[in-house]
Amino acid sequence: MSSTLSIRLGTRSSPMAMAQVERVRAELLALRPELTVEVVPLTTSGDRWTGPLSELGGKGAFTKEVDAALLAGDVDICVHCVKDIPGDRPVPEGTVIASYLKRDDVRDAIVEPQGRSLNDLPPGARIGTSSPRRAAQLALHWPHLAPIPVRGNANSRLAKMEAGEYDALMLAVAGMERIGLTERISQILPTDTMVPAVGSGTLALQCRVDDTLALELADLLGDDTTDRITTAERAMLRVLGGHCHSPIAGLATMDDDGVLSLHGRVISPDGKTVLDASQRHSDPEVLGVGVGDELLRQGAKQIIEAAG
Ligand SMILES: NCc1[nH]cc(CCC(=O)O)c1CC(=O)O
Repeated sequence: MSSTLSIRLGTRSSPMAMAQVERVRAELLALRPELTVEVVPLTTSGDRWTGPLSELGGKGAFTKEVDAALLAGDVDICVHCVKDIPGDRPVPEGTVIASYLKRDDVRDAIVEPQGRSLNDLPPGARIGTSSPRRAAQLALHWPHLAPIPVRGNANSRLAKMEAGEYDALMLAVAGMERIGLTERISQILPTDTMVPAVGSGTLALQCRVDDTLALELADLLGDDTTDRITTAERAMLRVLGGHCHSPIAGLATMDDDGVLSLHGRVISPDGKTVLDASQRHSDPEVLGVGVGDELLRQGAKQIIEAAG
């Protein structure tokens, strides 16, 4: 067999995305030192656009060009944050999410220049976040604070805060770890207060359906537990029919006995209506559908539709 097997990894070009793809490259080379791994940074319309994301079609703006590069054969494996894969729009035909890497920290964090936590901030303090899930849970627990929209990658958000556009920022711990800025975190929010996004802290590998080498390599890197918890969370998201601007949260965990637990939450933007559902099951799909259905029975559809 020829000794030069090569594979091209596609990714967005932000510092966080580049760190993610470096993890994939390192894991691949650790398992298959004979591989030649090339990283191909792709710029998406979402990266170029500085206006509100909703005007670009939401999170799909970040995946469309990446999908096209994969289908065209310009890259062989794409690295995505599961959190950014729309729940209501599967990957395009001809491609597949081949595996999920072992999950990182799922929690959200506060970055505040003086190291203060949310309880110590004065009324009206401006908290930069564009996530309806974060804004709604902020309104629920810290009604004296003012969530305001922020765009751009994590590094540019931090720069805007330093320029005085926000008093604090809410960001994912996993993202801060990836760009090496955990020392900037002033508070980590517990998952029962700030329930994480579906797929938080999880990377997915997407391949062409007929690329046996890429599929084999993606499978080598995949983590079974993460696969099961992600399947449960995304089944719930699918049942709720939410899109990227829906105030939906969900966190699955696996107990020592291998049984999965899933806590789903839907919150109105003002934080005044909170729907919670928690179930346990050993089948991820059954669990996700069960929690999703329970939230629908509680009125989740009205909240999701009213939120826009
Ligand atoms: N929406 C952007 C995004 N997508 C994934 C992460 C962080 C890592 C993750 O949770 O997978 C972030 C940044 C953030 O939310 O602060």
